[in-house]
Amino acid sequence: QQKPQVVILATGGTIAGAGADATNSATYQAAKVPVDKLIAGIPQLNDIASVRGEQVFQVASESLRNENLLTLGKRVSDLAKRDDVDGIVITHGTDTTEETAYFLNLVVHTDKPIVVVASMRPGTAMSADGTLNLFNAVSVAGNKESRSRGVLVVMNDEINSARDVSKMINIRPDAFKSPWGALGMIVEGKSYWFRRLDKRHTNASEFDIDKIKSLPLVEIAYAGGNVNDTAYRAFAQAGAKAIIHAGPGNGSVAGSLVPVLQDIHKQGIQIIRSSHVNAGGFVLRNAEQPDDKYDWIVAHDLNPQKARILASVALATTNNTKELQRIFWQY
Ligand SMILES: NC(=O)CC[C@H](N)C(=O)O
Repeated sequence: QQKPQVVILATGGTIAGAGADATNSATYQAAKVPVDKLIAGIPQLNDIASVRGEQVFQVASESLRNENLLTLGKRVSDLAKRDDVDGIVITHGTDTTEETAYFLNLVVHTDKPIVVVASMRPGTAMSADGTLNLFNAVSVAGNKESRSRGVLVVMNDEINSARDVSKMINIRPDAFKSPWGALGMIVEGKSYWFRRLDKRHTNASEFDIDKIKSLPLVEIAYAGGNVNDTAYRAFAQAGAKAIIHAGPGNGSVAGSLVPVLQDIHKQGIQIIRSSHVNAGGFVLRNAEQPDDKYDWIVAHDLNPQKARILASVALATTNNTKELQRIFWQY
């Protein structure tokens, strides 16, 4: 039987990081080791797949911009169309893994496995997690059972949906969790699946990376007690097409901010209420704020950074509030 053909697209992050000493698990430079060296460091990959690497970027993921997302998405889409590619792995920094993975989940039309992988410790550290994470990611990407499940994030023996997963802690290898649970586990290179993502993704998505030329500006305003209108007004002034209101609780809006958001929406800017609750916000429409009356949008259970991604992708095709709200329920 022929081995599955897996392409590893490398973008940087700690999984390509290097520190001065083996005790440096948190003090190191991200995005240092080239993809060929990462692959050469895991000869066991050859047992499970025919692997080749491509260096797309070499950056810490907090520096990735929308242009980078488009470049990466188009490359993934091109590769996914090829007969000699069975699955794609993307090595990434953990800081924005949840954003890039969700973006790909929304815009790449394929049923082939796309797996984003990262690590919390550089390869030079004791108990480095990148080697096993990458081995597991290649195994998931090369497996036909992984097809049609949307983009996946593999780390710390878990397979999570790109849509749900989020970085929950920045100092331990079990950094990534989904508020609704993992899709599966991977043990000694074998996948065990438990559930499927019910939201629209990849082949069932109305968004297509091959047609997206640019992403409109969407900004996030962090709200809580004592927040004034400075950030909202500045974002509007700078040309944002939508502002994600990252509110406490149910995406709550302080009484003093309600007229500010109303005023900004009158200028044609979409207001999207999201929640910065840590382990999974869930914003209910018309519960504490009359969203219908104000013509605001709620981000459903998407955290502010994921809401920004979906809003950017959606606004590239529509500026209709009802359509945008439908999209937030469906994706
Ligand atoms: N663990 C990590 O990958 C974090 C390193 C870096 N800040 C990045 O996101 O690329």
